[in-house]
Amino acid sequence: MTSETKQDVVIRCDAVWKLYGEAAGALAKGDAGQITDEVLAEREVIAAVRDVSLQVRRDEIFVIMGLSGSGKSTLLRCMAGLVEPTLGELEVAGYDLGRASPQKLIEMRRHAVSMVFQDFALLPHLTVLDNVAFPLRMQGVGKAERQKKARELVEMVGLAGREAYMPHELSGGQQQRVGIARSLMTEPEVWFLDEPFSALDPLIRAEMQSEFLRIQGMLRKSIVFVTHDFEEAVRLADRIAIMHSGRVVQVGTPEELITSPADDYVAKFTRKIPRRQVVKVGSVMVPAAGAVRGEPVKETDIVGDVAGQIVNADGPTDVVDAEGNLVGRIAAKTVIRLLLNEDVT
Ligand SMILES: Nc1ncnc2c1ncn2[C@@H]1O[C@H](COP(=O)(O)OP(=O)(O)OP(=O)(O)O)[C@@H](O)[C@H]1O
Repeated sequence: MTSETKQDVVIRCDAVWKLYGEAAGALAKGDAGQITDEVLAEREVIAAVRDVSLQVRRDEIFVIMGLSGSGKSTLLRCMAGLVEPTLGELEVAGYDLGRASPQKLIEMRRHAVSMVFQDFALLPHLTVLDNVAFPLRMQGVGKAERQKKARELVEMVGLAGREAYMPHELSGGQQQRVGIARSLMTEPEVWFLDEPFSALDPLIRAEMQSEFLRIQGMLRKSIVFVTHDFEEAVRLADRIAIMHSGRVVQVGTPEELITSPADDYVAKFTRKIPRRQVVKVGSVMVPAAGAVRGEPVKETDIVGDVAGQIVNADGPTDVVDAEGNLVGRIAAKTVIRLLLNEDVT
């Protein structure tokens, strides 16, 4: 793995724990290596987050995925500065959360990070426009300026014309669009979303996922997104961290998780996802060099997206890199095996 420079990383979690229970403080004073399942049970302490070390890269969508109670929200809240970790180090957008003064932490929460919640958390007595403008009102920004910016964001999330509506006059999906617009008012460096689409019905949910990807395409934020839905994680993520009982059991791209799950727990989620939807051409091609012949595919193409072209070609299809140089060839047989969901990596 390449070593990442400070520039590439916006969140650094180093051996972070969050313990709940009366004995949590006493346990934290000892050696973290001594905090075993037996000790936790005996002292009636819950380890919501256990010894998590990971890094979130600039401009990526980093998804935290796991079953209910696995610790996703607690980890996200630690990163957002809303919950104080019991042990470990956390650096977010250049702020060292363990050492920052209360003043600095407020500054971070106001300017560097923002959050979207599952239940939308809109202010019921304010219009759409005033809800969106609210974070800048809190910062003392004048009415004309904050409303101008709020109008732009309302338009970006597809609610132009509904500025004067009250939250109760909107559907769930529309309310979440308001939540999204509001969270972007302060131009956060890191954008946290905690199950933002879980309260929506499946069709609206799919639509909101597309919207979210469209917005990310425009804004390129560093994003931490929590979900318990693996399909949603695969659809949205650059990388996914899988949590189980407070631990992060694997971090990888959707393709890495699906082709090489670290254990049975991860494999159980991945089984439902067809390989063709995540495996890239570059992962299954045979390396080659020389001149490009015929219509090539790119090494970064998802196999399922170019399967028709490869299967219908007379021979193996050439594969090129971003510069158009030949890097490999892929045979119809490989694609057909992938379409049958066989392991060809
Ligand atoms: N304030 C708290 N006090 C005590 N226990 C807590 C507290 N917050 C969370 N926990 C416990 O920590 C564990 C992890 O909770 P958390 O909410 O982070 O999980 P989650 O994966 O986000 O679950 P869900 O998907 O249901 O929201 C759970 O066992 C939960 O009961």
